[in-house]
Amino acid sequence: MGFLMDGLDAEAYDRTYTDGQLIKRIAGYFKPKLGVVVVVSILVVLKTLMDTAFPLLVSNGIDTLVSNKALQTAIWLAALLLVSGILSWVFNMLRQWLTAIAVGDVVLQLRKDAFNAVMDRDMSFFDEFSSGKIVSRVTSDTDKFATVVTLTVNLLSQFLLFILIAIILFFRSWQLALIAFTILPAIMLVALGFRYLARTATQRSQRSMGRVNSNVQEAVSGIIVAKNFRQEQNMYNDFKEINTQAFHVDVRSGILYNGVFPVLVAIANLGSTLVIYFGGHNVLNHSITAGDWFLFVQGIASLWFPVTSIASFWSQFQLGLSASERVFALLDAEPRVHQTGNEMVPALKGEIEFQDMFFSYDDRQTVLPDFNLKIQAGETVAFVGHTGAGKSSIAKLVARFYEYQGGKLLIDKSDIRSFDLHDYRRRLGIVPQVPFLFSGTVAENIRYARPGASDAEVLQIARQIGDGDWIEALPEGLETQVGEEGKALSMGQRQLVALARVLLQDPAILILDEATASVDPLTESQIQEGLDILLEDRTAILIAHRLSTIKQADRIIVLNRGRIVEEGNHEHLMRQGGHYAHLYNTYFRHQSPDYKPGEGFVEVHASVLDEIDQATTPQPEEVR
Ligand SMILES: Nc1ncnc2c1ncn2[C@@H]1O[C@H](COP(=O)(O)OP(=O)(O)OP(=O)(O)O)[C@@H](O)[C@H]1O
Repeated sequence: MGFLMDGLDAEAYDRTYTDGQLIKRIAGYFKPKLGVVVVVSILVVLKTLMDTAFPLLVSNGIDTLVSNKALQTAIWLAALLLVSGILSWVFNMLRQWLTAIAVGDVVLQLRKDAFNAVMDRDMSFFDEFSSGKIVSRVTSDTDKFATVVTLTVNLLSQFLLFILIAIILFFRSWQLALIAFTILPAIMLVALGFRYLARTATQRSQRSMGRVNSNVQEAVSGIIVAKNFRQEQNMYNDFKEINTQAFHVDVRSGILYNGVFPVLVAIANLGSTLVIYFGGHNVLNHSITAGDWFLFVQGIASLWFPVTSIASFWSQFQLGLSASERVFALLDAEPRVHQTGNEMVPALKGEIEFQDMFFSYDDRQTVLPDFNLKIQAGETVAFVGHTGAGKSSIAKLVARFYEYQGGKLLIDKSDIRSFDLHDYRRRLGIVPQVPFLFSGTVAENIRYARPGASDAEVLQIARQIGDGDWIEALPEGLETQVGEEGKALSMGQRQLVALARVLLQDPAILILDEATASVDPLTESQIQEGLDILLEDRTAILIAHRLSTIKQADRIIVLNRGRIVEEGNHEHLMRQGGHYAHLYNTYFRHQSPDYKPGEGFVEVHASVLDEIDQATTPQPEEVR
C-alpha cells in the first residue's frame, strides 16, 4: 500500500485474535444473559419458520388451486399468509427489542472493563499511547462491539433460513436442488476471499480514524502553544495529511465493499436462471408441479439472500470484530510493573534505599546506570541537576510508576515489589510540577486525597497554608469552581490547592516535583509556608527548582547523567566549587535575595568545568 498506509501498523500492545477466539470471548460476555439469549434464539427460530412458511404456503396453495379451483382455498391461503406475516413481524420485533437490551447491558459492562483496564495500566502505557487512541477504544470501539453482536444475531437468523429452505428444496426435487447449488462453490469462494480482504481494510480504516482522533485531540490540547508560535497552518497541514490518508483508506474500503456485492448478486442470478430454465422443463415433463417450481424460484432468492447480504454488512461486521479485538487487546495488555507480592502497608517510617539500581524507559537510553542511595526516614532530600539528569525518574520509581530492570528499591527495608501497590501509594503524597485539578470546587479537589474528610477538616487544612489568606482571595472561597483541569485558577492558586490536598492526605513519603513557573512573591511565600508544614515529620524527595526549597533540604543530591556526583547541604556544596556551584551560577544565583546582574558567582574548579563540557558534548548512546 506504500506511503499512503504509513503509520497504520498495529500498536505494540495490539494482539491478533482469530475470529473463533473473538467470538468465544464475545460469547463469554453474554453468559450472564443466558436467559435472554435463549429467548432471542427461540424468537429467531420462530421468525425463520414464519418466513419459510410463506413460499411453502404459496407453493402448496398453487397446487391445491390447480386441482381444486375453489375460492375458499384462495381465501384460506390469503388468511394464512396474513397470519404468518403478522407473526413473523411480532417475533422479529420482540427479538430486536430483547437483543437491544442485552447488547446494551453487555456494552455497559465492556466499557466499565475497558475503563478499569485503562486505570490499571502503568504510566509507561500512557507515555507510549496517545490519549486520543485510548479514548476511542473505550468509547467508539465498545459501540462497534454492539454492532457486531446485533449483526451476528441477524446473520444467524438468515443462515437458519438458508438451511431450512435448502432442506425443503432437496425434499421437493433433489435434482433441481443440485442444479441450484452448482453456484455455491463460486459464491463461497468470493465471500470467503472477501472476508480476508475486508478484515485488513477495516483494521486500516479504524487505525486511520484513531490517527485523526489523536491528531485533533493533540491540536486542541496544544492550541495555546500553537497560537503562540503561529503554528496553526503547520498543524492544519499535519491534520490534512492524516485526514487525506483516512480518506484514501475509506475509498479503498468502499471500492472493496461495494465491488463484491454486485459480483455475488450476478452469481446468484445465474443460479436463479438455471432453476427457472430446468424447473420449467421439469414442469412441462410433469416431474415437478407448478407449485414446486414456484417454491424453487421463490426459495432460491431467499436461499442466496443470506450469503449476498453478508457481503453488504460484512464491512460493519468486520468493523465490529476488529473493534472488539482492539478492546480485548486493551483489556489483555501485559502490565510492565510486576509485583511479586501484595503485602498491605499499614504505616511507613519512610526509609528509602536504592541498591545498584539500573533503569531505562526503553532500550534506547539508560537513565540510571548503577544508582545507590539511602534516604533516612524523615529526611528531606533535594535532587538537583541539569535537565534530563534523572531527577524525576528517581521520583517515578519511588512512586512505582515504572519498572526498573536491575537492582533493588527498598522501602523501610522491604522490597517495593512485595507491596500491594494501591495500599503503598496511599502512604505516598505526590505534588506534580503542573498540578492537575478536576472540574469541581476547590474544596472537592482538596478532599480528593481523603473523600471522607469533613468540611471543617478541609477548611482547617486550607487555613494552615498562608493563614488561609489565599482562600479569601478566591471569589467564592473553597466553593469556587476550578474549571476544566483547574484552568479557572492561577498557577499559584493551583499549586496551593495541590499542597492542601497532600497535607490532608498526610503521607509518610512526599514527592514534590517543584513547579518551574514563577509565581508572585506573596504566593511564593504562601507556598513556602505550606511546604514547611508538609516537610515536617515525613520523608521528602524534592525535585527542586527554587533556591529557597533547596536550602530547606537536609541533604542536596547533585545528579549528572543518572549518577550522584556530589551531596551535602547548600553551604558545604557551595564551598566545594564543584557541580553544585556550577548549577548555582547557572540556575539559582538569580533567585538569591541579593542578586545583582553579573555578580554573585561562586568559584568552580577548572576540572569540573572540563568534566561538564565533556558531558554536554554529544556521546554515543549508552545502552546496557
Ligand atoms: N516517559 C519517558 N519515556 C522515555 N524516556 C524518558 C521518559 N521520561 C524521561 N525520559 C528520559 O529520561 C531521562 C531522564 O529524564 P528525567 O525526567 O528523569 O530528568 P530530570 O532530571 O527530571 O529532568 P527535568 O529537570 O528536565 O525534569 C531524559 O533523557 C529523558 O529524555
